[in-house]
Amino acid sequence: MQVKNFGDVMRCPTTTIQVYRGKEKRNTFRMSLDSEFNALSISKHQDNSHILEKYENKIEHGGGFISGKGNKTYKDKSDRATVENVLDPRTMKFLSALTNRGVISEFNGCISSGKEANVYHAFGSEGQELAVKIYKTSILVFKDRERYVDGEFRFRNSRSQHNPRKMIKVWAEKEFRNLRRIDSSGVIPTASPVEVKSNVLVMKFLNRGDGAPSPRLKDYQYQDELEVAHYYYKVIAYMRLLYQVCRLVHADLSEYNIVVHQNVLHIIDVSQSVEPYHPMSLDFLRMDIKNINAYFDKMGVALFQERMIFQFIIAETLEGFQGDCRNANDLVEYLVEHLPIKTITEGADEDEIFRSLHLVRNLGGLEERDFDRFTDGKFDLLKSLIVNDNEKNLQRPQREALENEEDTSVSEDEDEDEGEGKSEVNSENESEDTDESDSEDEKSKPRGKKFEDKDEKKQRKNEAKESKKEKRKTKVKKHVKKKLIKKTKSKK
Ligand SMILES: Nc1ncnc2c1ncn2[C@@H]1O[C@H](COP(=O)(O)OP(=O)(O)OP(=O)(O)O)[C@@H](O)[C@H]1O
Ligand SMILES: [Mg+2]
Repeated sequence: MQVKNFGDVMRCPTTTIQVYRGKEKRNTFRMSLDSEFNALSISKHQDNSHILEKYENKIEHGGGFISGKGNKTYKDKSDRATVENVLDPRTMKFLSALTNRGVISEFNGCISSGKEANVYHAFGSEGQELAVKIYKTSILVFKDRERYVDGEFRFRNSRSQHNPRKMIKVWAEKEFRNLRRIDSSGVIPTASPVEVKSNVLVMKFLNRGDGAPSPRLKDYQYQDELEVAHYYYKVIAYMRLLYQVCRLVHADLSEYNIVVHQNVLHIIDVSQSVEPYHPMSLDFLRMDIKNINAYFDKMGVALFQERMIFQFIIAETLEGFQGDCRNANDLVEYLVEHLPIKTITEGADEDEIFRSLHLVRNLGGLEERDFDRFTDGKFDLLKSLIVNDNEKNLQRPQREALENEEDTSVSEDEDEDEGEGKSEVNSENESEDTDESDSEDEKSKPRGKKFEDKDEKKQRKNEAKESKKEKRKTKVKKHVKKKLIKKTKSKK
């Protein structure tokens, strides 16, 4: 196989990726690509051709990889052989499909190679610049990801959570949907999504202007202290908009996932973002706030208390706020005026306490340990965290507000999984009862406890018993709860 540069043709066992579409386009693109590549120094340093050559023998064979030791055919191995842990034959196939559909016309160098995904530069059929994020198909790094998908209404029918390859697909689709939701809200700049196909996500490329990607906040050269502070406030305003308007908690927000593009902050990397009703959403939000404060602390900004930021984000209404609740600048103005700056001594202690809190949405969710810890003088802190006024957070997504997202579902092609089943992610449009049965078999079974098999019944009862036992461990005793409610009322 002849593998030249990414600007040429790449072959894999099942398919050939024609990076250029048509000869005329080839010449125009070739010229623009040459100049882009000269400017795009990252691509030059990360030219992947040597890697392709190294693994060429593994990904070239159509029939299977023949081991040197015997005649055994390890078809699976060759099928899974990857370049940079990303470009395995299946992924090549998806790239090829995207090329055939005219989404990608040219696939270039690697912008970023992380532990979970690689991001590549590409051109679209109109010559527009694209970023192609390819999730790694290696199994290990996705181990702890289930907790972000578990508990998500949108992924309730995701039966593939124990199959890493399918899990990655769910993951890419999750990022696509989240990007689309943020983008269509119009309140937070992001990398607009273009397409998703299995583990390949295509989005707009945020270009610095000279071919290189716009810098992450971490690498950004601030003009002065004022700019640093301004960006701090902006990030907090965006966290509120993300929560209140887009109904999302980022869950991995840091200086690494914010890009400064044309002097505007862009929020990226939202594959792990969850909706507010996710059981861990408040914990993720608290973690985001901690990360953001830690970064801006290093940058020398006078910080707000983490608890104050938390409340600013989750409170449905802001006392005395007169501006446009979808406008980041109005929110920045409000928070600069209303949120107290953290003092060195008290602020640090309060942040510590805040981080150790078990976050609850209402009194029913309180645990005894919280009560014990905070009745002595610190009760106020706990009370203020109970989000009584934010009942909608307990409900399923606000469909009307998110209509745009529902309109178009993620692209699904029958050939994607080679008959392994349809997309693992259900569209949010689907009726809620779709998750009641997964197969035809189950559908035909009579329902209800009356028709239950003896063993099944026994198992169900045992499970219920166990779960009750678990619940009892953390249950707040009635008299404690009463005392707590009484105290809350008397403090008002
Ligand atoms: N649309 C884009 N335009 C320009 N650069 C981008 C774009 N998307 C991602 N990048 C660059 O690629 C980097 C990695 O992207 P991203 O944060 O989405 O991946 P990741 O999930 O963090 O990968 P990992 O965690 O494995 O490093 C970003 O920090 C950014 O520099
Ligand atoms: Mg990232």
